[in-house]
Amino acid sequence: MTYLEGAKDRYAKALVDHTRFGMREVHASPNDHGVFESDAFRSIPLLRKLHGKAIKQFGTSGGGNHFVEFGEVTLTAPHPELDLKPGSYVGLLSHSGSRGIGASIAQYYTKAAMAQCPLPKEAQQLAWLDLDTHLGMEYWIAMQLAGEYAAACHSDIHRRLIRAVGGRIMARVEHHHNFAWKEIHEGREIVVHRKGATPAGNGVVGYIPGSMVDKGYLVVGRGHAESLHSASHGAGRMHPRNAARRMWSPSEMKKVLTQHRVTLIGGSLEEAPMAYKRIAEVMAAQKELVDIIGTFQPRIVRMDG
Ligand SMILES: Nc1nc2c(ncn2[C@@H]2O[C@H](COP(=O)(O)O)[C@@H](O)[C@H]2O)c(=O)[nH]1
Ligand SMILES: [Mn+2]
Repeated sequence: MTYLEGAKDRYAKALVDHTRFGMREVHASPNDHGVFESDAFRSIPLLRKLHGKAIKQFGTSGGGNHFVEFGEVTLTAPHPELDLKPGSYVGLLSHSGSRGIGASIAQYYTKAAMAQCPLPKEAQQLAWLDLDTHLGMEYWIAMQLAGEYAAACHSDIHRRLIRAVGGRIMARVEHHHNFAWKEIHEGREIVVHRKGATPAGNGVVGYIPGSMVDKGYLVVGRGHAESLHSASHGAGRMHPRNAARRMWSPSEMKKVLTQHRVTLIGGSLEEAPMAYKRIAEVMAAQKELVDIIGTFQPRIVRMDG
């Protein structure tokens, strides 16, 4: 039995008491954070309206595939950014985004782009904003703020849980996906939108999750030019949500969780681990993009529901 399995009740209680999931749940007293002082919240009218909502939802996770979980980290190779010796550690992994404010920003500027792009109806979702226009610049700033807000939410989630279970943070790894970056490739500045992908520039430390039962991988990017310094952001789904609901029963899902010694709090059949691709195959397919320096095996997983 591992340390986390022995201390399961305490860690599970911390997840129940100190995380909030779904559309409505919020913390009784949201913490403050520097991100709320950002100029963008004052200077962009849409963000001014979203400031209160951002504070209210701070440190919460959404529904669907958002999760917060404790697991076992095995570091196999040292890395200067991590300042950790190879060995075993307790890990805390969270997956969520910029909550309601990100969705409102995307909706608002997509509508604005559609209004000014003369595209046929079936292609309207491809409407764009020129980044050299006022609206385009505004969107870029708002999207960056949404990214900073999401990162701040993760640190709040981690801060609350570390306070609840004790201990200290020895190393932290951030992994962004479904976001856009301005980068130089082949001497040209371009916008790289990594949808279902994550940065994997040379020496960049990242994390690629598997599922709630499969281990994920701590990786270092190899800066592969043809992938625009990117790698897969996770195993990814093999079956869509509605198919997953039909394919398995709750008792089949429970059996898989028990086999892998994983405790799930909340969750649904839509997020059954069997609905995801096998991460080992995904990692084998992207050997040229990243080197593996460790793993994270989920043990206690909290989701909405
Ligand atoms: N450690 C866990 N990983 C999970 C879980 N559910 C899904 N996943 C993996 O994360 C990515 C998230 O990507 P997204 O595109 O759905 O945002 C997904 O591809 C899976 O590989 C989980 O409960 N725990
Ligand atoms: Mn995601």
